[in-house]
Amino acid sequence: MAIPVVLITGFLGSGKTTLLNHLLWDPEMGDTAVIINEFGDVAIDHLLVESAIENAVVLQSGCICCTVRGDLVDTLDDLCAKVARGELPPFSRIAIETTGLADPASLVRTFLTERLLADRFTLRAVVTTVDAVNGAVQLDEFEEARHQAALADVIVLTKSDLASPEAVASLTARLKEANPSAAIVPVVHGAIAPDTLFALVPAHPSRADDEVLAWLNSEAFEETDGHAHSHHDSSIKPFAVTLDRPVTREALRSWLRSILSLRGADLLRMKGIVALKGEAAPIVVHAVQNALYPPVQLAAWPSDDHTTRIVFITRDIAPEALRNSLEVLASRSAA
Ligand SMILES: Nc1nc2c(ncn2[C@@H]2O[C@H](COP(=O)(O)OP(=O)(O)OP(=O)(O)O)[C@@H](O)[C@H]2O)c(=O)[nH]1
Repeated sequence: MAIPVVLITGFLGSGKTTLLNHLLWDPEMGDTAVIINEFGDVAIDHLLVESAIENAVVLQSGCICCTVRGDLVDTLDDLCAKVARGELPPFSRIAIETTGLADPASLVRTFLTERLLADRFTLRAVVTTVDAVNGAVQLDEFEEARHQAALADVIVLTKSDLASPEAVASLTARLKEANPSAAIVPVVHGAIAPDTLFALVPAHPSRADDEVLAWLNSEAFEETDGHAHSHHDSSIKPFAVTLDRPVTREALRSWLRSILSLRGADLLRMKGIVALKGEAAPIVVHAVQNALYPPVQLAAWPSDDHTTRIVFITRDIAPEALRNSLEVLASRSAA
């Protein structure tokens, strides 16, 4: 069984350590190993993670999202070896706190493409902290902050005690617009129970039940449909595309290959449920930039609606371009 990994990301000072520290005090987190990635020579966050947790390790040599992929593999190996030797208690989950400037997309890609990791660990969720006081400015100014929000499965809105209710409401609306599928939860001083936080993570899309539809949440994307209401994030667009005809596996494979290789860098996130020609059940596809999660064949359709639905969060890709490419995919499949 692959060990689930949760990434905790968020802009500089947005409250990642505070959240992790609170979570670690909870007995429910007892079987979670923690990796803290610090950038620079002086590691201090792990001192701030002050609980007596035994299996916290610091990965200090650089930012895991860019330079120290090998170190991440080594650190995970080391954790597993220590458990095998009885030096650490066994764990059933890993939480990784990234640096504030990490692009979580690179980490997602590492987990999917690094063979040594992909076989043993499964990335379950990206949790992103967004600061209610400084978040709006950070989203305006830093692409890293926009990526962290766009990739989140759960957004923890921190410091709402310091912001006005109006500011909290307007930031929440903006985050919903940027990432319609993320759950958004206000948390003050990291005070949330692990079970409550992890319950917000959508279930793994491998089951033919309503949870797949909740995971896809295409209705929320259709409401937005690429029309960003604020001027801020206008280059980052969430939208949904539907297709009423099934496609062949071969055509789907080549469509995925071409969009990921040609536009992968601007494809922050893609999730979809696709009707396959001649098959009774659909396939679930899921990608972050040019990294494709292993597609999952469902046992049955989760509802009576057998339409192909794919949701995207993209940068500078017109919804029409993806709609057209899907039409081409469908007509190729009809031949
Ligand atoms: N008032 C208030 N302060 C908070 C809250 N969450 C975090 N803080 C404070 O914000 C500051 C930054 O929090 P950290 O948890 O260190 O943030 P971080 O994201 O780990 O920071 P970096 O590691 O520098 O990226 C600390 O002084 C925290 O005490 C909150 O909900 N309310």
